[in-house]
Amino acid sequence: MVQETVKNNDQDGSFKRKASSFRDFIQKGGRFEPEKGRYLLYVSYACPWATRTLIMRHLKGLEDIIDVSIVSPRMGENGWPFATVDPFPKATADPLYNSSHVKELYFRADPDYGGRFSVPVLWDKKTHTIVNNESSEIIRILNSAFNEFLPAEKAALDFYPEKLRQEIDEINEWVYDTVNNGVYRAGFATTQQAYEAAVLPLFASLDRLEKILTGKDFLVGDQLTEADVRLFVTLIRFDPVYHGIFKCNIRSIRGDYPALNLWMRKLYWTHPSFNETCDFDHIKESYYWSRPSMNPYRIVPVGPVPHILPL
Ligand SMILES: N[C@@H](CCC(=O)N[C@@H](CS)C(=O)NCC(=O)O)C(=O)O
Repeated sequence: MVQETVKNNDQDGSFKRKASSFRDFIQKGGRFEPEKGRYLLYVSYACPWATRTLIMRHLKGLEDIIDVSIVSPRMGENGWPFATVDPFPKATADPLYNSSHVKELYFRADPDYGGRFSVPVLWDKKTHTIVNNESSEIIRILNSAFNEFLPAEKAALDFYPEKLRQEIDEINEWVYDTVNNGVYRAGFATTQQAYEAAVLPLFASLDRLEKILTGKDFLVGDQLTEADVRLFVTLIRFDPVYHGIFKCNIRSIRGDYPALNLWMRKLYWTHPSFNETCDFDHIKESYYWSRPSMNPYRIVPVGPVPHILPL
């Protein structure tokens, strides 16, 4: 991720995230048909984008339909490693090809691939290629493409309902720019000016979200939607990592945002989809280990204690 910092920074020191490259969908009659057992998600517990897909897989009850492989949290010179080359509790081997790094999957899908070797990756076992590596699209695929294999109550769950789409899209847009990606823009900035241009809007958006969530359990309407999933994965990492290594320290979630903190704690403590897909050891190890230029001795801070407050 340090290579990412250097490669993706403009001359003004600001971090520019590159677009994902594999953008297919799973649909009947398409190149990728919905099938039980055909697809596998390669993810990292450390990565907020990948964790969106794990939460959605769990919410929809897709555990028996889509497999998962978890990389080791220490992203080094060759990118994300599998447990075979860098063992870590709960990390796995690549069950399909025994790859040593995620990088090999990208080259298997496209020998001329020239982009980033990011997770999540939605992989097709049948044609040995990547269906999609953009989390915002993968969660939409999981939301509806496999409904025919699910029991009625799970098939009926819709986290991007027609009637709320406009509101969800609107909130997603500014939350992505200033919060989900805002923490990275603050953390990867290489000039004071670029850092401040990210960190100030980030906290302005947290203030705005605090108002939206005061007295409410969900961001949009009165039901859980993908907008909650997308915000949750950033907020759960906020005090444990972004506050420290990414210098997002104007305020903290637990100390200064009671409504955001309550919303996050309720999701975490009352929905297994949120807590079973969250691993603070992977999160902290990854952010503090993978960026030696930001943390040369790779010391992982002990706090905050606890990583998330009880309800
Ligand atoms: N737009 C992608 C971003 C995914 C992403 O940036 N993942 C990071 C980890 S948090 C990654 O794998 N980075 C590897 C690299 O840049 O080499 C998505 O939302 O799926």
